[in-house]
Amino acid sequence: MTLQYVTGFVPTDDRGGGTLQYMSGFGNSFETEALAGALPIGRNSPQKCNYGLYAEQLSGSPFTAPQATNQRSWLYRIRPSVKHSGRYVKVDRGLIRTAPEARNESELPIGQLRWDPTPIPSEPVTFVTGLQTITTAGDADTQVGMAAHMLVINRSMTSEYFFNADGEFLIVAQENNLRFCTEFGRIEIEPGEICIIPRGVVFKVELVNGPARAYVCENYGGAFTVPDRGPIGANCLANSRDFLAPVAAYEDREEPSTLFVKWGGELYATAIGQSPLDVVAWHGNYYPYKYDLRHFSPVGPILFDHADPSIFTVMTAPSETPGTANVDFVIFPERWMVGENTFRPPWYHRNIMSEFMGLIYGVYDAKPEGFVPGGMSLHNCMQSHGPDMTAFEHASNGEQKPVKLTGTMAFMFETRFPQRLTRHASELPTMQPNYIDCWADLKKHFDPTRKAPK
Ligand SMILES: O=C(O)Cc1cc(O)ccc1O
Ligand SMILES: [Fe+2]
Repeated sequence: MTLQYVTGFVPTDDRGGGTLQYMSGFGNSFETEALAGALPIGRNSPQKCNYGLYAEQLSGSPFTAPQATNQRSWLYRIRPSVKHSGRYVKVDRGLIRTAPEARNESELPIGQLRWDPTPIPSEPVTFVTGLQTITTAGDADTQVGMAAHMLVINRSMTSEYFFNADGEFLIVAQENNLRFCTEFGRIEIEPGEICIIPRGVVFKVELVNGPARAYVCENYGGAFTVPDRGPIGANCLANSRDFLAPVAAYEDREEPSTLFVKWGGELYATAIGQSPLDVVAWHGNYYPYKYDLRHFSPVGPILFDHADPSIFTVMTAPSETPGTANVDFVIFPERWMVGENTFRPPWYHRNIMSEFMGLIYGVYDAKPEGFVPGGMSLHNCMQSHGPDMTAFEHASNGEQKPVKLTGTMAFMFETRFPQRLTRHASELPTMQPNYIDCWADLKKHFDPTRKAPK
């Protein structure tokens, strides 16, 4: 067996430790080569490529997509990807579900839902077997909608690789780091960071510092992008330079391996004789990337009132209807609360969009109790929700001096489509049967003779 790590990775030990290098920018066309001269100059497909490499295009959008959404990359690899494929067999997809499949799975009536953290099991689970679908929305076949998954991993993938033809993955690290070894190079994330793996990109996931938990949004629609800032201008929110793409790194590894493929909601496997991560150089604008959520510069009301959470949109996957996202990824990061004569936490509300929430670390201001790091909540289309009793009392009576919410990072996958619960999610022992009691003690304060102080 020959195993070679080239560039993008500066080893510090012989057990995979080291420092990864990245290229900065959002939506850029990048070029990177692990061997000098591996990229053809001035053309994509010369008659012969340097080093005996094969040229291959990976198209993430239709060839004819408008320039702003046209995505493709050219990969210069040891073998064309058709050699990393073979006769597929259908294999057990475990707890993975794909829309519209979960539509009739849950027997639960409608209602607000919350779960404690999903435990990391003792039996071996990798990225593929550790994916547990919680909700699905829309229809993957029509490239509309999304799924929310919990991910628990206690084993690195070694000679196992995976790609998803059904959608793009947005992975939110929650406990411990994840290292994504991809066709495009290596990306490592820690809690507070996210990684986006576009549809079709082959990768494996390794553990770095112990068993890991993460949240995963699978976007069946058009690719995630950064939102327009409108009057905010050219800066703040997620800045382009903070998005990081990997530099080319390849494995020249001849060893019996398995490629798993999620396609049409099924899981397939094919035996291959080598690592498919054999891309020596690439260029283009379709590639995996990472982003550190702590680099998000929040903008909000600096005199009074609580703005819509769309001000905290990190990434949006638009639909054909303007302003109506297939899915938004929104965060609730550390920030100052300064509103005067303002009820500062989220208001009570009902929403046409469906809200799946997770907590990476810290305390979420609307739910100081019961919503814990690694847990999740679901407030579906038009399901009433808002601050729990403790948050309401505190926010209605506290002194309104500037307060900094520190050490906190919650997030929301918010989709225009109802999120259907999987049977697995509906039967999870971590579900909190008494969640709705967090609003039980909200009292009637109505008094037609009493006005609030100015
Ligand atoms: O429900 C939630 O906690 C998420 C949320 C936060 C906010 O500040 C405004 C609206 C909203 O849905
Ligand atoms: Fe909400």
